[in-house]
Amino acid sequence: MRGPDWPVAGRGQSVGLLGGSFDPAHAGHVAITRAALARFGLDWVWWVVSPGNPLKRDAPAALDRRLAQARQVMRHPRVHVTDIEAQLSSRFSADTVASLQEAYPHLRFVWLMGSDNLGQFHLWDRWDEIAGRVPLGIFARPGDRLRALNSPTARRLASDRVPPAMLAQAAPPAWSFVNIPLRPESSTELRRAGQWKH
Ligand SMILES: Nc1ncnc2c1ncn2[C@@H]1O[C@H](COP(=O)(O)OP(=O)(O)OP(=O)(O)O)[C@@H](O)[C@H]1O
Ligand SMILES: O=C(O)c1ccc[n+]([C@@H]2O[C@H](COP(=O)([O-])O)[C@@H](O)[C@H]2O)c1
Repeated sequence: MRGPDWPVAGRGQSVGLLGGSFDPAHAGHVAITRAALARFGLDWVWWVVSPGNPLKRDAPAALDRRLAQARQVMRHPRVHVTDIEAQLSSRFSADTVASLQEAYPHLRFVWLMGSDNLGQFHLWDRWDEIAGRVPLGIFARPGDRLRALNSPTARRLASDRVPPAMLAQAAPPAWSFVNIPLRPESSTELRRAGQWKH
């Protein structure tokens, strides 16, 4: 079921999903979002602000606060910042993706993430189901590039790598790795520097 405030998109359009804690959102998120629109030829990017990463021990700041801050940081006519995952009561990305595909059968979804998440993607709940449902668009992140490209997921999906311009139309499993200029920003660093307090 689609919520009344969920984004609208036209039949056949492609939507990148950037899931994250966004605790807080920063310029690195903005950079990969803009790059996703350009390099993967996406029509939209939806930020899926997560109620909480199932692999992280510490709870993030309150969802409303993270949503409001993300909306300040990410201003672009083709980007929506959403609380879809909280509305779905979904903790796992596999459930989020399945629910979105059911709610929007006329759209093509692409799952976006930084290379740190590709490196541990095999630890996600039903990761192979996610890879079987949607193409994966990956962005290099400082320190994680080589480890990610040698990760269990990258090795398992080695023959499914496609050029970025083909990703949105590719039948899953499919993935692209994009080397944009590396962005050093991280939420952990911002919290450590006292720029975002819980
Ligand atoms: N600087 C960056 N370069 C590339 N990808 C990034 C960058 N920052 C975040 N991402 C990606 O954006 C998504 C959401 O990131 P998230 O909200 O976890 O931010 P984060 O900075 O990684 O936070 P934390 O430090 O708390 O783990 C993830 O897929 C992450 O890999
Ligand atoms: O579904 C899982 O098992 C899973 C495990 C780890 C992370 N994720 C998702 O990955 C996205 C990035 O998480 P984070 O906390 O690094 O921003 C966010 O949407 C999480 O819900 C999902």
